Amino acid sequence: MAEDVCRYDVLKNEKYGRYLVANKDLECGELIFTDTAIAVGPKPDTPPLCLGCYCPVENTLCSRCGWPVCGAECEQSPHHLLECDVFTQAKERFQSVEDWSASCPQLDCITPLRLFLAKEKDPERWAREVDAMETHTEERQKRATWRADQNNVVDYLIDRCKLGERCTRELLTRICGILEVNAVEIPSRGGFSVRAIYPRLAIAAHSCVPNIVHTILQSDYQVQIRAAVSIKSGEPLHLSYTHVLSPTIVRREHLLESKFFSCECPRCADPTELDTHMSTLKCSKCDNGVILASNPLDNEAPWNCTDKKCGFKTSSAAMRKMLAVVQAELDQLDALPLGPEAIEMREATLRKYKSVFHPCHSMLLSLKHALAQLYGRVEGYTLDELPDLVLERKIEFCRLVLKTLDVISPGESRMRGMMIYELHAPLMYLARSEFSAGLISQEKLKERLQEPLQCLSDAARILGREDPQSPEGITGTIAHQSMEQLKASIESL
Ligand SMILES: C[S@@+](CC[C@H](N)C(=O)[O-])C[C@H]1O[C@@H](n2cnc3c(N)ncnc32)[C@H](O)[C@@H]1O
Repeated sequence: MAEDVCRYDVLKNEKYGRYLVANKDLECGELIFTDTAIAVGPKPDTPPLCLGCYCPVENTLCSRCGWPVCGAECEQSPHHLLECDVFTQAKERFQSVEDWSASCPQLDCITPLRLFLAKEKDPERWAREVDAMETHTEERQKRATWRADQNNVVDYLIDRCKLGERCTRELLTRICGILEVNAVEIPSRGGFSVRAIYPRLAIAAHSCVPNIVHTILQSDYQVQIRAAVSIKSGEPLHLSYTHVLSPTIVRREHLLESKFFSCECPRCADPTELDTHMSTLKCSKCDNGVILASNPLDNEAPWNCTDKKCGFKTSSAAMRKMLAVVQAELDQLDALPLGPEAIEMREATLRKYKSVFHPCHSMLLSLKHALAQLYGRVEGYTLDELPDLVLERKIEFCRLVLKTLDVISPGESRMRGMMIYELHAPLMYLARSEFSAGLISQEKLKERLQEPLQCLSDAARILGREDPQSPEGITGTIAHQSMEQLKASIESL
């Protein structure tokens, strides 16, 4: 891409504050811009991690400042060097912890300190790119995190790290706000997820149906922003700040809690979530209707059965409570090791909630999304071992997720790339199994292998944009190789 062609404008309105708008027609997959992080570092509540590469550490400390790093190379990491001077000069060492896997508030000061040091180092970039960022100070003052920020960041850096001569409490307080409102969570080389501030990406407004996607390059944490679909000149560029597979109540609560606004996008405003039914429940009182929010933009509005004669009603509070209980169960499933139990327990949970949720409800969809990835990868459930019926089940789950993504995250996203990759294998195995059993002719087999070939080609294209070292980037490379092999195998038929 020619870097000097700017593909977006920055506009401002009442609803979003500043936001990005395409200033030319963009093609699906087109690189719109790249951005360099002004600061990268630990999220609040992270366990001790290496301040160079962000891998887990236990009792390995920097020989100069005494803060966690994994080894000599990370002591010299540019990410760590600046704060290393601050801690060394102040003789402020990391206080050893008993449990190295528990969250550690001592690290809460690191990313704000790095953002402050970035301001000192490049005040012009700060004035140009960071100064205008939103901080939602009034709303944040009412939160428990405000007190924690004052103690763990502002007081600590001014009083203990002796930064009082270089900056003010007001500036550090503002930096905490800039981070809370504008930072994005990114994967790190070391394995922990961390946070980063990308000044240009941070201007993009949120929508629960995003039209742009971002990819992090792990070597230098650069971000690439691409069009997920074709975008017309003049259309806003929308990123999703939250998890696209969550139901409306959960997404809106998360956005209000973490980004301080009530989302009113078309998906949130529609009780059926644009006919995906990701928030829809079955009615326990009748067979004719389903349960939907009477007004999804009003957190207190009741949920009603759509069959007027049934008249079943429940409160939004009861709905929130129920979703929290089920989500806690799903979180426990996510903590299971990769093994047959990971499949069997999810299938049991699907059965348990089958009569409660619409089959496309977010909770069931998340289970089906996980199962679509697990079938074929787990001991006792490898692709060779799966009976045709289970191959069909994997296909059904992949297709359901892809059909839902068509609506809530249209176009070329990482999740779509990974799901299309998952879809190719059972399609291929099923076609071959039917051919071996004499159920289809060789001509028919050739025809049936066209769909998995297309899946591999799409997955290779979409995931080829990811960092080659990331799990998605590695899958992209495998998809490309498998596509070449499948092409050759079809030609030899
Ligand atoms: C990362 S910032 C985006 C840039 C910000 N508008 C600015 O001018 O710096 C996130 C903030 O933008 C606003 N915002 C983003 N998307 C929004 C949306 N869909 N509806 C309402 N406000 C939104 C909210 O104030 C939110 O806290």
